[in-house]
Amino acid sequence: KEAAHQRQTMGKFVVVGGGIAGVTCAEELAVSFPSEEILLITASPVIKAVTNFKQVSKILEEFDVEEQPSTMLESRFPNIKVIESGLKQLKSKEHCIVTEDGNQHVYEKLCLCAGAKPKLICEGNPYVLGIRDTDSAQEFQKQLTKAKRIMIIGNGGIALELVYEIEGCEVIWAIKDKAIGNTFFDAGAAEFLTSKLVSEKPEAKIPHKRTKYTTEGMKKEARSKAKADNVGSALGPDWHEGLDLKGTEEFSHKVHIEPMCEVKKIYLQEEFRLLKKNSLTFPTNHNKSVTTDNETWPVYVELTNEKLYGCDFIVSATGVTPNTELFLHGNNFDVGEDGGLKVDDHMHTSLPDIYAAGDICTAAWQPSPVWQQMRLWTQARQMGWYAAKCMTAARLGNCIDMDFSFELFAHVTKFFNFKVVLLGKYNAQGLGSDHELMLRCTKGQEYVKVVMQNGRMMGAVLIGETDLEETFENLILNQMDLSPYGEELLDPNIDIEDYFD
Ligand SMILES: Cc1cc2nc3c(=O)[nH]c(=O)nc-3n(C[C@H](O)[C@H](O)[C@H](O)COP(=O)(O)OP(=O)(O)OC[C@H]3O[C@@H](n4cnc5c(N)ncnc54)[C@H](O)[C@@H]3O)c2cc1C
Ligand SMILES: NC(=O)C1=CN([C@@H]2O[C@H](COP(=O)(O)OP(=O)(O)OC[C@H]3O[C@@H](n4cnc5c(N)ncnc54)[C@H](O)[C@@H]3O)[C@@H](O)[C@H]2O)C=CC1
Repeated sequence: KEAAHQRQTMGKFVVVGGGIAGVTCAEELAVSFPSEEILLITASPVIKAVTNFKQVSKILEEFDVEEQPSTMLESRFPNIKVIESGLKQLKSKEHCIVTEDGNQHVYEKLCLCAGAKPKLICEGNPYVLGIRDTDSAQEFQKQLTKAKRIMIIGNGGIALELVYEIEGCEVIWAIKDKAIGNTFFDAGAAEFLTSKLVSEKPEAKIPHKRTKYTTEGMKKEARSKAKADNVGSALGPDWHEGLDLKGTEEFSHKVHIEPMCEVKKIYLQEEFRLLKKNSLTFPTNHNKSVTTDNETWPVYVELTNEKLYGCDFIVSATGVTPNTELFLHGNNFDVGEDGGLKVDDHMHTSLPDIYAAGDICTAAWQPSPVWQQMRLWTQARQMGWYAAKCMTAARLGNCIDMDFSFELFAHVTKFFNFKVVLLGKYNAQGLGSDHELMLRCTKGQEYVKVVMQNGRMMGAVLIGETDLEETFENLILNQMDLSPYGEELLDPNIDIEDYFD
């Protein structure tokens, strides 16, 4: 009784954010404390729900993601109360938050899951678009239907997906690196994939073997309400499936890569006219020579390699910045170099009773040698779930070990219509020169790369239907000495699963 009274005066479990991290956290708290009300405060009326969750192997997981009206969450979990209002102020010393509707909520424990926003190359320029949520994706699609040429800046997940999906529009893709997809691949894998950009896009798509994004069950009114708010949660896998990413022209792919360069300056049409410089035509395979473009474009981009191109608009797919600004105001959080709220191995921030999970946080614990943080859907789910477990343990005075999912980095996705599995230190991140690579590649079919250190497997990139993920996951986790097997490890004639049974 006393504990209940204390809770009454201390407040409740409060979660901020209706993305995957926040919703998973609230759901787990609701299960742990069925007789308590869990508050979920979110700026958007639609929430992200994980459905059809399937543990594929020890760590790899697959699930669908549905965008749903928040009432659906409340009916599934009657002890979750969703407040559709942005958080305005956090008063950490008073254990209290103020929402935009003017209400104050006292919390006992708070979990911040407010996600991240696109880090744009040029904030405020109407011709520079970022893609984060359903509304920004729709705005992009709308602009694309009128476009003949666009420029994509960035070399990560969004850029990789866009260059493959866009049709009927010239795409100039400017990347800082030598090879495409630097956040996911090395140059070898990039070369394997690049061939897909020049060939025709295959009609039949492979069946989904990864997280799927769906808006099934979403009421129309909820969507239009979300539009007004302008703070939706991040899109995720297959976000482009329902969107027709077609420009004005009739061709399939037309992508030109400008490697090792950045944006030097962006000019609006009038500024460009006064500049009295020439812009370039789209370089084609037949016409590699530089010629002057006679078309007039709404915007022009000068690259650091001195090339100047006109285009209809620019997509800045240049990473994300955690949404921390509002929370930092008046609160002395420790912040990571990437701008996220630092969390320890219990997802706890530097301030009492405040936890954080998903894109907003920076993992500041000593990680397993084969795990790294990446702002991904799977990690948002794992962190949200584990944060709830830690909040529960703290309330009950229990100890809790770090969740197993943080033992090994594991990500399944799809790029250029290939299944892609990334495990551990898949790009030898942080291993210095003290490592070896083993490769197996069949052009157009599969690419297998294994990162070895002292005879142990540290990471792997598996592109295509390799069926190696489970065995490699085990080999990385158990750190078995594989030196006796040498090259046989990747011999396609040896059934590796039987080998290590
Ligand atoms: C185009 C795109 C494609 C992607 N594809 C993949 C993929 O294929 N695979 C993958 O693993 N990941 C992918 N990601 C990344 C993945 O979507 C994110 O890592 C993940 O969704 C982050 O979840 P989150 O819950 O931390 O944040 P978010 O989903 O951003 O949710 C944040 C929530 O906080 C709310 N909020 C924000 N500010 C406030 C406030 N002041 N008050 C109240 N509420 C607030 C928002 O409304 C939102 O509900 C993709 C991302 C993008 C943008
Ligand atoms: N299939 C998947 O797993 C996908 C995951 N995502 C996730 O969504 C989030 C957002 O995606 P992205 O914006 O693609 O981020 P990202 O972090 O994947 O990639 C950002 C890219 O921009 C480049 N960059 C940064 N600043 C730049 C600058 N000033 N000029 C030129 N290039 C610059 C970086 O080198 C990097 O290549 C990420 O967390 C990403 O992991 C997105 C799409 C697909």
